[in-house]
Amino acid sequence: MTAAAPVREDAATTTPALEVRDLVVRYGSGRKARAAAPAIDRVSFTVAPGETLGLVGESGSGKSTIGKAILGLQPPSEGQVLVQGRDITSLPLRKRRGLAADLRVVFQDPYSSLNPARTIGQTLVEPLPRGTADATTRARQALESVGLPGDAVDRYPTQFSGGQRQRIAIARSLVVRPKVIVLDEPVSALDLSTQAQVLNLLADLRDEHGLAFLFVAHDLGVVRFLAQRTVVLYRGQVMETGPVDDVTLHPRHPYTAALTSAAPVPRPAEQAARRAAREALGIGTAGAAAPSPTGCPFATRCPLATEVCTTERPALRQVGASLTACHHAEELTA
Ligand SMILES: Nc1ncnc2c1ncn2[C@@H]1O[C@H](COP(=O)(O)OP(=O)(O)OP(=O)(O)O)[C@@H](O)[C@H]1O
Repeated sequence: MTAAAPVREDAATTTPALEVRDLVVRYGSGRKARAAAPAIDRVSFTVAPGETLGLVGESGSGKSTIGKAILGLQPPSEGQVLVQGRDITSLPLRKRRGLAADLRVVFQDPYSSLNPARTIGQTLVEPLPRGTADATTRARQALESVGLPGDAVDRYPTQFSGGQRQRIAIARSLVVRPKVIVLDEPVSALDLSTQAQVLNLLADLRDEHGLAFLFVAHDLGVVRFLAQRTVVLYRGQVMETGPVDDVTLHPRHPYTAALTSAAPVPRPAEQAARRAAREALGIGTAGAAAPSPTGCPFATRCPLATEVCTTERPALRQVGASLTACHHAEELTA
């Protein structure tokens, strides 16, 4: 695998391909739901054309909920979602489908995301507006762009391996020539060598077409390969965000440090060193007591926590190259 490509220098000055502003998502309705901690609590980020933003966090941190809010599958309680500068927050799903050309998704499981009763060609033309004259040609081109033969249009999903099916799912998202693709754990169901091939393919497609990717993943190693920047989520809040190498190599939040040391690495010696570092930090992975709603959500699991952490929610602030929401960031020597 090669390293993530640098973002073009003009990226910061162009309209973001995707912007999430102060997003809040509460599940359920009624007084009880309003009183509960939101699943997503004031999350903001942007993704520039040609950029990949990693969205990482352990299970239940809210990654899928953010993806669903962007795709219109879960209405935000507050905040906005903008695609290419256009506010799509309150567009009904039906109208959002009209935006298919801008915003697409690739899901984790290439086995359940393709209908086994339809040919690959039928699946690929499905996102195109009815009556698109060159639909089959576009389906063939999309297949070729993911390294599969154009005549795969006549075959069925069962005739393909997991990695090939994920290529087909990527081709389906490309057929409408989107600007933004939400990649929801796109390689976690694949074996390691297939993961590398699909990640390389995604990097090539992004660079060739200037695509913006929101890359949702548990695995920081995978995120580091494809993303230029990353957002680290915990209990629906941003703990840290910044350039992916800074966040992974010099974490400025104890939660990121825990995630980094938990991420699998290919070298056993490095893995053992990380495990030792994690143990030295004393950060557990098991569920801890529910945090105080007024303080840092990580306080009940954090070895650096002091009283202020339970009374004052830390705001994101610049430390090194990253923004971190930790009162004790300076105490972390990573
Ligand atoms: N439909 C739902 N109704 C109520 N609560 C939900 C629902 N979906 C998710 N949640 C809650 O929202 C929070 C965030 O869940 P979410 O699935 O977004 O996390 P995640 O980081 O994507 O986890 P995973 O990696 O396991 O998919 C969790 O506390 C979860 O229990």
